[in-house]
Amino acid sequence: MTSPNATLRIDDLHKSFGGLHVIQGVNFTVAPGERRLLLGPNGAGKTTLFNLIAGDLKPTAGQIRLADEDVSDLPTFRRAARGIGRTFQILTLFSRESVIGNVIMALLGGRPQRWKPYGAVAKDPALRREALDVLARVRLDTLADRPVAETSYGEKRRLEIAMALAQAPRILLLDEPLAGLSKEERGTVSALLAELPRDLTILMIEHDMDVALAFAEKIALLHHGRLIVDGTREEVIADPRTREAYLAQ
Ligand SMILES: Nc1ncnc2c1ncn2[C@@H]1O[C@H](COP(=O)(O)OP(=O)(O)OP(=O)(O)O)[C@@H](O)[C@H]1O
Repeated sequence: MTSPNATLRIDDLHKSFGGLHVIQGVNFTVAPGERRLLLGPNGAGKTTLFNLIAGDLKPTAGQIRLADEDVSDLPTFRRAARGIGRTFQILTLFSRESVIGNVIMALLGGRPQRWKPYGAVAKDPALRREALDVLARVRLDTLADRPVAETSYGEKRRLEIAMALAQAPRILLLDEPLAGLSKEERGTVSALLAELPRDLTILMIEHDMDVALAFAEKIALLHHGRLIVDGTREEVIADPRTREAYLAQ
């Protein structure tokens, strides 16, 4: 399989934890600008695959390429600097800091200013403006100075997306961005995801089928660590293996 222009390309990826083979020879590519959904029953290996792509786990075998560069041996922070952004299923925010303070820290992550005292850098008007622009993309600019501890769960989830966007990723890995959200919040998050620019490639794990299927153009279905179906939304929905994988749960 050759896709020279793929944003992400995974070749024969394996991951075992002791005798448990969680990822068993996964091959797939994500094209620039694509909206790809990663589906699979509980325990299929979806989050493990995200951890392997982001660099939080080391593969047992196989390769991961970002825009043709082999990043398989790079640590997480170097992959983030190359353009792999992600959100987590479990919130990872600084709750005592303000909403904008969290985004400023994310903006500073890859810049030389991060070595200067945070208090001084955080007051830089240009940096603040940049952070407000990022917050506007997730509709949180009006809450910029609120401590994270005083925001709702849904607002925290949107802030996590803002922090990933602040690092200007080429590909964004979204791990269940709608999990635990109210109906109203789900609407807000799905609308802001639909507005993200097409130069950003998105790979998403999501169990909310209405939103996920509306969002995704292509779908990969993982089952017991193998991609058993990989194609357009219509092909994957129509494939009997999709139904079997979910019924077997
Ligand atoms: N660090 C680890 N050590 C041992 N086993 C692990 C580890 N991480 C994940 N696993 C196992 O790997 C399998 C796949 O887990 P993973 O979280 O990737 O699945 P998932 O498809 O994301 O599931 P869910 O939809 O429930 O989040 C599970 O059996 C899990 O217990």
